[in-house]
Amino acid sequence: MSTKQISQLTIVPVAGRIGAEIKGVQLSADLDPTVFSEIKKALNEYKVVFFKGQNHLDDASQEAFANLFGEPYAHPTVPVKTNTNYIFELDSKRGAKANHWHTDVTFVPEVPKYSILRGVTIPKVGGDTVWANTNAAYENLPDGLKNLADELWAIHTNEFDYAQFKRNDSKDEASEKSRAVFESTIFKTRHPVVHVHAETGKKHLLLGGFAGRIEGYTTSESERLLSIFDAHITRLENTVRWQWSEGDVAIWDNLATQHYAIADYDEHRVVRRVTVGNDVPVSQRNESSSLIVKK
Ligand SMILES: O=C(O)CCC(=O)C(=O)O
Ligand SMILES: [Fe+2]
Repeated sequence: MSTKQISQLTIVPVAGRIGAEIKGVQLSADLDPTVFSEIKKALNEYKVVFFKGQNHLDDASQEAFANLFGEPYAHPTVPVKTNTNYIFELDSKRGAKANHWHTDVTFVPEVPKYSILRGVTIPKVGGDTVWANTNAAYENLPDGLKNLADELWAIHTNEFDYAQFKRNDSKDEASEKSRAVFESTIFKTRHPVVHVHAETGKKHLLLGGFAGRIEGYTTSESERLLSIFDAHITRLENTVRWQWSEGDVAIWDNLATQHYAIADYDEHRVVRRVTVGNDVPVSQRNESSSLIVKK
């Protein structure tokens, strides 16, 4: 991957298999259509793109810009930030730390297409975010595991598995509260473990933190199968790590990636996200994901 210059816009890859910084662009709802289409192309190629120094953006202009990528996606359980239309805020003081590998909102069949995240309050050190390329993860599997993954379906849910986190029984009230809101309605959805991307036609592993069970396997077999695929997805070769400054914006192709927000800081950290568009994933046999439980 090499640096490319298109009109005033420069695309600089940040890692070998995923991630590029786009320079020379001021993000807004009035973006030049050719610049916008270069950003979309870069997203298909690099899966996550970064823009530094977008300090002119506020909540409203972030929302207006995000609308260029599709219809706003309302989170199924978490209310929007006060005085905004679609902003999902992750405030470390409210216990919102996404320090687990996941694709956003895979516990419902309609998975957001793009997430647009703005760094609002960033610690002096720590609080980086890491993304993994789930197409590279699939392509680098040995053939036997590709064939296995091709046939599997996984159950994704937003129901917290307390047994899995037994050690984490501290009385962190902020985290407990944010979890209760997150789980105010429980969803269970079956997704193919390998889905064909609607825009690129490429195959991607679709797993992450909300995937709990593999259909047709016991809990312990599921755990072992998931750990094999998870280890491939999060191999460092498939990842890019972004060190935030306030005003940075990251846009990712949610159905081509997983991400992990590293919780290695004590200072206050606030990031604000708008998710737009949605796709119901399809397997290579053209079978769609479906909702199993909503309660
Ligand atoms: O805090 C971050 O950097 C990312 C949080 C996250 O998972 C998200 O915005 O979807
Ligand atoms: Fe996320």
